[in-house]
Order: sequence, then C-alpha cells, then structure tokens
Amino acid sequence: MNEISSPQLPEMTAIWQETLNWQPTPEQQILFQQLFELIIQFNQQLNLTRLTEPEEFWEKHLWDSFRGISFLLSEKNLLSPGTKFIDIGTGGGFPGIPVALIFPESSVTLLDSTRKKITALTTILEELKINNTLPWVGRAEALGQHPKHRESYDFALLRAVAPPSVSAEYALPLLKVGGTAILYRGHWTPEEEQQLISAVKQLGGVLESVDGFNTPLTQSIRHCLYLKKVRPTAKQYPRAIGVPGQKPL
Ligand SMILES: C[S@@+](CC[C@H](N)C(=O)[O-])C[C@H]1O[C@@H](n2cnc3c(N)ncnc32)[C@H](O)[C@@H]1O
Repeated sequence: MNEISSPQLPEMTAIWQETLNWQPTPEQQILFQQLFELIIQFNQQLNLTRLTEPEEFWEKHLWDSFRGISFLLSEKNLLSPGTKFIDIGTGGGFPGIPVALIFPESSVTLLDSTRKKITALTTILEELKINNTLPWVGRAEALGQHPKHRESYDFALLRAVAPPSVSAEYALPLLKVGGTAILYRGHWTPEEEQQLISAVKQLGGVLESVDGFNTPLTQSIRHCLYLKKVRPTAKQYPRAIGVPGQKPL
C-alpha cells in the first residue's frame, strides 16, 4: 500500500476521549488506517468519497459515524450478540463500516442502490477481514417489503441519503418495534421537525430526540435525529420505488 499519513493523528486521541468518552483500541486504529488507505485506493476508479485528506476522513467519516451512536459506546448493555444494524444508502461505507469494526458481535447490513459501490465495499471488507457485514445492492423501498428484512433490525443508520421524512419511510418499516433509526443531518429547523414528526407518526414511530452539536476540528454544525419505532408499520409503507422521494409524507 502507498504511504499515506494516518487519520489517527496524535491530537485525535484526546478528542475521542473528550467528545465521546471513548477510545478505539490500537487494533481498531490500525483497521481505521487500513480502511482509509483502501478507500483512497478505490477512489481512483470510483467516487466513493470526496473526503480524502486524513483530517477530513477522521472528522467527517470516522468521528461523525461514531458520534451518532455514542450512546452505544457508553451503554454497552444496549447491545447483545446478534444486534442488527442496517446502514441505508451506505455509499463509501459510512457510518456502517466503522460501526461494524467496533461492534464485531453485531451484524451490519450495508445497503446501497449502486452496484459498483457495493462491489468495491465487498472487496474492502474482504481485505480488512471484516465478516460481520452483509453488503446488499438494492433500494430501501424494496428491502422494506422483503419478508426477511422487514421489521428485523434493531438500528437503522442514514447519513446524507434523502430528506428526513423520506429517510423515515425508508427506515421505519425495516425496524423491529422498539428499534431506533438514527438520521445524521447537518442544519435542522423547527419546520423540518414538524414535518418529520407527522411522517414518523404515520410510520409507527415517534421522534424521540434531536441532538445538535459541532464537529471537533472544523466546528461544522450537525444534528442527529433519533426515531423510535413504537408499533408495527402499516403494510403500505414503504411505498413503491421512487414514490417516497416524489411524494414525501
Ligand atoms: C450521498 S451518498 C451518502 C453515502 C454515505 N451514507 C455517507 O454519508 O458518506 C447517498 C447514497 O445513498 C444511496 N441511495 C439513495 N437512495 C437510495 C435508496 N432509495 N435505496 C438505497 N440506496 C440509496 C446512493 O446510491 C448513494 O450511494
């Protein structure tokens, strides 16, 4: 592999601790470094990410992925062997691959509609010897009606995939009752919140909390939205491919 400076820069050690009250192990840090190098390598043929500088990768891919699930870093008892995650619209593998790396006893489905992205991720996962993921080519609208996937996940993660109510329609049918969808967003407004609350109610969920924060290096604005599924989702959701985006709830 080419020499590429590590995304695990010395100052990051203190930031993990201060912001997440958590530290990756040395083995996990080596895997993060290898993940970075493989993504840079694949980016030469395929646009997996536009974040190619080590600091950008560290902050906007690694740190950001973990910030959304930080409650699981501190409350380990919320996870049990076999806890199921799905990363909907995983693209270059975020947040799903970092989550799979640190929770090897959980399984993480990596869903994307673009076959070549999933093919690249499959090679990256083989190189990293990560065997707790299920890379899957397809649309969230189709997977949500698939009998083996519908109502089967504990956590759904969605970052930069679709507007909030569309993301909710992708995620909630896939969750078990009691499961949580985590929507990773940038800016967030009260108007968006009202629209999301109404959509989530139709899908069998509630908006449990909104967590606003800044990223640690560039102070970029972020919000994570936590949707809890409280009853089964009506059969009609998700609607046919393309409809959630064309006619958001
Ligand atoms: C902007 S990328 C975000 C990638 C990654 N989550 C991240 O934050 O770096 C959005 C991805 O979502 C995928 N996508 C969009 N709509 C989808 C759908 N309905 N079902 C599955 N994948 C979808 C696209 O193919 C694309 O790879």
